[in-house]
Amino acid sequence: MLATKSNNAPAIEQSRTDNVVVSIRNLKKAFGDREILNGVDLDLHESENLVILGRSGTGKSVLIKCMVGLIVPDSGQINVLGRDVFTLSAREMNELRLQIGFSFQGSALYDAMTVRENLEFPLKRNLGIFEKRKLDEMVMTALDDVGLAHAVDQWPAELSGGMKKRIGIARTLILKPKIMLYDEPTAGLDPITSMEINELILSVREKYKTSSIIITHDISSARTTSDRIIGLINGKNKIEGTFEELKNARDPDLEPFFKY
Ligand SMILES: Nc1ncnc2c1ncn2[C@@H]1O[C@H](COP(=O)(O)OP(=O)(O)OP(=O)(O)O)[C@@H](O)[C@H]1O
Repeated sequence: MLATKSNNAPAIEQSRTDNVVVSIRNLKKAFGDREILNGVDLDLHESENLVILGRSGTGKSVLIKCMVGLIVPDSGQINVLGRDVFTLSAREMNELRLQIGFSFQGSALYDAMTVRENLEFPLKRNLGIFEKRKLDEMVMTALDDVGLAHAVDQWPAELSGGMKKRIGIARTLILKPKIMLYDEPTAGLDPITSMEINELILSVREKYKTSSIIITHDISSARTTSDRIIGLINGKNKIEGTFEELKNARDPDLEPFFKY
């Protein structure tokens, strides 16, 4: 259902009962005197793909960094998997982060490690798994899931942009996160590779039952991957609905996206 922003978003306590895995209320963040987030409200539901659509520089990345505690907001509430993130100790925050997969704009692979070593790294560091057979099995399953089992012994420098993106997603999936945050998953990719990444996002949801936030200004990615879209305009969630609802709403701030 198409909705425009009102000042009476449901309270977090109420929305928690409704299969909500991430709940954000009135989130604000400024850098110096530049207000970036200016009262964002959103709910992410279990197994939902929620797209946040907005122009460059509207604070989409800042928003998801606030969710994982990489940026501290000025005010507001963020509840992830039933935990109020601002009350967590560093240890509790690290535990929560293990349940959140973060796919960065760059794939953030370690250039000095092979693909195998890149994928083994979080297993050793975060899960304390060192047994070779177990590592092999988990690495190969994650690579299979992104269609790149054959690249296991390659170096990042030998991979295309799309392959790096997939390996980055595999490295995130290997920890079996409940929530995936995709920051501009198709940035810098050609249309065919972009479509493959969009399909991968759908298959990740299918296999891992993840709930995902996909932040993008790529309208075809938004159309393919979204169950619901939030239009982030001037630091606020201005409008939300399905792709068709937003397209038909002809909102002046979002209409230019639909013309390409
Ligand atoms: N740590 C920071 N310190 C100061 N300013 C920052 C910081 N992080 C982000 N900003 C500023 O906040 C604004 C929003 O940045 P953000 O990366 O969230 O944009 P975005 O909507 O994700 O855009 P893009 O699609 O280009 O990545 C930008 O003007 C950016 O320069």
